[in-house]
Amino acid sequence: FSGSLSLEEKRLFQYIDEHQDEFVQNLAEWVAVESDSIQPQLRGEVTRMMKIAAARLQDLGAKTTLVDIGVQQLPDGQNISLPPVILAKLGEDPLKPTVCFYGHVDVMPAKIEDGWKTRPYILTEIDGNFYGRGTTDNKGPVLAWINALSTYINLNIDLPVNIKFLIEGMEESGSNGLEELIQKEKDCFFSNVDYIVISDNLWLTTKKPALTYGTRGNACFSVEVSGGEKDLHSGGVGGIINEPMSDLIALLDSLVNSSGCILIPGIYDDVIPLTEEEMKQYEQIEFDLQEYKANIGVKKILYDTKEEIFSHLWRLPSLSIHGIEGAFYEPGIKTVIPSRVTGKFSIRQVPHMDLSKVEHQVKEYLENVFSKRKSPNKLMVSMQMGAMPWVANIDDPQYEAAKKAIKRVFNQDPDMIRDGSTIPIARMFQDITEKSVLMFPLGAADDGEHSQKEKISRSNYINGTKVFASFLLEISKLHKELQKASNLKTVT
Ligand SMILES: NCC(=O)N[C@@H](Cc1c[nH]cn1)C(=O)O
Ligand SMILES: [Zn+2]
Ligand SMILES: [Zn+2]
Repeated sequence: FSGSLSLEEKRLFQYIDEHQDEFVQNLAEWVAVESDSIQPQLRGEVTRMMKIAAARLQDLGAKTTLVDIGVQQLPDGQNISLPPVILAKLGEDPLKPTVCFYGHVDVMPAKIEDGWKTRPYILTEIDGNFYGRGTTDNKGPVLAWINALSTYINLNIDLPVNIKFLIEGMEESGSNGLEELIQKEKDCFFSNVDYIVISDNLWLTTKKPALTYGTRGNACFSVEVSGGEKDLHSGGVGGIINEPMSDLIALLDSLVNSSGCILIPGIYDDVIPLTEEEMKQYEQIEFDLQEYKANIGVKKILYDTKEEIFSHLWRLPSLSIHGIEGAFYEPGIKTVIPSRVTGKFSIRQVPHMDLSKVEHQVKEYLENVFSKRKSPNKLMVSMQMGAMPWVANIDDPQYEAAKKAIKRVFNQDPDMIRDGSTIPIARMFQDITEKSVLMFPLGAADDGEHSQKEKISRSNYINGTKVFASFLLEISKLHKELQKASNLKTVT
């Protein structure tokens, strides 16, 4: 640890070390819930996960509400309930700052057949890493925050801040229903919030902590091509009709080239150029390309310099193709011509791209590509979800408090980074509540969020708990300094 720890911190850190197996057990219990928000048939499990998380907060003494946010209309038109959102609060001392922590307890799909070496919903410790779906994205960080609070409470150390929680169960699906809730609670639940903290990204390396000052948005599309009313025998009919799958593959292949360049006309028009200030941020980051490739498990990256890599990861759009529905995907070859196939892809959004403009560009382009094929099949393109990018003011004092907390636990300054992934609520918080938002990643670059090897290391989970405990002390000190300075200003 850096510098002399206060007596409080020594007690807090010692307790966290001594109770780490309890914290691990908590994580195992949460990981065991298949709270996958992408597959509708698992919606009941997501709702069950919300109730488990709410009960954990209630055990801490938090006033907790599970807010009904209505229904989700699925692409096939049926409606299913959205999982309730947790709004919780602990402490209402007007002399203390109020920190609102946001997290999500839904996860991406995971099946052992995807190539998992361990059971995805059974927390498995191997060589100091906890493997399982949701360990790093986002159940581990949410629990690290709760563990930090429980440490204060169990040690009878007065919480230095008032705490609020917003925990959702639809982040991986685009945070359906959340914007309306934030609008509704803007002048109620959020009225006394001073700081918002989100811990839903990763470091840039495995050894050096980071703080995140930007994320990309995302626009998810489906492109459906349909032919006759049933699948056809590829021998009995193959060779004399326009096959929907051939049309779809041509459409998907027209979106992006082998250098990762998006081929949709106008898609880069509104992207803001690299600024001097942003370039200076990149120059301060130590970056080892070989280490980074090993961490993400790839042999080749499209660019060689960190400036190009950071730019393409953080401030330029990217297009990824995710899958195809409607065609036989199990092992083996089913010799049919599928009658209806749906391709799924997404385009990461950066400032100042406009979601409705992107939607129009995508639809116009794909209709144009399709028309050139002179196919009698039917094309339907729709944008399933759109989330905006978020960029913070890196001079926001909350980042200073976080840097001090990191220094006390890791004895080093963090990298200041952006992230290519999306946290839909970040921009909603910024635009609707106008509160300061800090992204405080806990996981390491090799945690494999969304992959078959998702994990969080014991050290990041436990040290992350310590960092959050220390952050509460630092943000409380900072808030007092800011208040003193503003009082002085009003007097002079
Ligand atoms: N850890 C954040 C995260 O993984 N967010 C998802 C959210 C999303 C974007 N499009 C659909 N869901 C991400 O993929 O970035
Ligand atoms: Zn995720
Ligand atoms: Zn996440």
